[in-house]
Amino acid sequence: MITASHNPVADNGVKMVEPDGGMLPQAFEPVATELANCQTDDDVVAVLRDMVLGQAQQASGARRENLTVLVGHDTRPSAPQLLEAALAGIRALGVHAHSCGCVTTPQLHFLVYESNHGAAASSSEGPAAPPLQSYYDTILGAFLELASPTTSTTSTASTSESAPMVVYVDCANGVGAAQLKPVAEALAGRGIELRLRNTGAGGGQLNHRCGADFVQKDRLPPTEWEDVPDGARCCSVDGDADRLVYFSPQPPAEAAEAAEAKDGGSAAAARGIALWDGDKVAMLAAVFIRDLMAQLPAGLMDGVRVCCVQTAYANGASTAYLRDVLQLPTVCTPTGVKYLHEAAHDADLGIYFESNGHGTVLFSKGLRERLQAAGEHPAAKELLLLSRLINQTVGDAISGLLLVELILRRKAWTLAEWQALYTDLPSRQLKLKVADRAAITTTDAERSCVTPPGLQAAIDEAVAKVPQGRAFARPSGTEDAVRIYAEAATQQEADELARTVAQLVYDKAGGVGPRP
Ligand SMILES: CC(=O)N[C@H]1[C@@H](OP(=O)(O)O)O[C@H](CO)[C@@H](O)[C@@H]1O
Ligand SMILES: [Mg+2]
Repeated sequence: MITASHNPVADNGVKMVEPDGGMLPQAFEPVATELANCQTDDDVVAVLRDMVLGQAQQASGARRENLTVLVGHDTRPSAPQLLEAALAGIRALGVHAHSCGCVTTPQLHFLVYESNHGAAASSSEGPAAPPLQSYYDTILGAFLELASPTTSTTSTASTSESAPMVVYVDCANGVGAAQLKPVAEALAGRGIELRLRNTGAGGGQLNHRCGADFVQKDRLPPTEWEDVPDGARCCSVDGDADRLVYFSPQPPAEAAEAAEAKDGGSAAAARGIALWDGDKVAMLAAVFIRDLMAQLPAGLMDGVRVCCVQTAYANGASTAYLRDVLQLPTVCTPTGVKYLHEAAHDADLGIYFESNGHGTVLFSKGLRERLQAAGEHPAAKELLLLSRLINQTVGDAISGLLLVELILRRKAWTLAEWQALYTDLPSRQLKLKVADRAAITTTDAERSCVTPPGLQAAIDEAVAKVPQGRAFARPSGTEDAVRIYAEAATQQEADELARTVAQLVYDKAGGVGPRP
């Protein structure tokens, strides 16, 4: 997949999809790093020959001509040129190359999975790519069945006669714009009106002051939002549509109050937002799935392992809600979807979302077989439909949007009722430059520092003084910086705790520049 996701339009990148639709295996990361760092074309050939092709040849032998690589790309202006180069490179290796065109990253994951495991895999004689329609048939088909009142086992809001539910969708001027059109058409008949904005048609720039990353990090409405009323239901996807957050514009006064509560700082008179991030999406999914599980025939879930996977960045209030209210087991992994996905995959039903909006819900084969065996039982049928509605290969903003809209409709909940599930603890994130961030090593899913010596003991001491305090420091995996996170009972305490931890890191791990 040729995309640099939520990053600025000038950035380029590539995401790799495994034959089973999964993400790049961690064992391949050193090879990818080596390839990316090649200085000349000859170096590329050498790395491919020594590290990649030797193994591939052994694995697939004479069947190389039967292999196909599917390629997708985002809306960046660089895409046509990079696509051409990718197709030429793949063909030079003696395998088929097929362009799937401008698709979302999760759609490409789905198509790769389908081409190896779906109906097309067994029926096709040669290398083929399944049509993109199979993606819509699967997820939209499941949505329409689940949203239809006849299969409903929980309360259903009557929408047929009432005004449509309007959802403003910020497409980040990315691939989501085109790929959400068929979704908007299908939902229009079901009382949900998706109003697509930042579609690229108005000349807006990819991910520039728009998209899920901007909305979640800057806590501002995206560009082209001036005429969207305060309190409206809005969501935002990123440039390759694998992240989703919900938000609602707030009038300047409320935004200032919220900023005061959140940042304890200067109350700007600008319009702000209320945010429903990945934690909130995960909790909404967990509530709905738990309701359905409770309706299953006795014994069906015996021995089935259900878990919700979070990182240290998940707000402590969401973790407490999972533990105390939903009574679902939680697992904490290091930052990065590859770790969350792996942990969710280990369970029979694994719910994972990063706060930034990337995540999904995975159903094991064993669980799906059990649900199938329950025949026409309504809750079992609905859980099976959910496993079709939710992209099983990777986090997917389109599938996530359908999931959220389905649950809100079925529960007849407003955004406010969703927000009221639990109240986030005030938190603060900071980042800090140090001479060498590798000097900081961590354990316990990055929640505890091992080196430099004495740092963790000092952090523990600072945390112990703060009511409901929690804090950690970890080296970023994507930036040359150390990230600090703190939460506490009040915003002021969270801010002070974050600052104290930043000072400790600065002093003990070789801080650079002015001391925080
Ligand atoms: C705190 C934070 O937002 N971390 C992000 C960021 O990782 P860092 O290792 O923190 O730089 O980029 C990752 C890739 O996009 C994303 O998965 C993760 O959630
Ligand atoms: Mg993305």
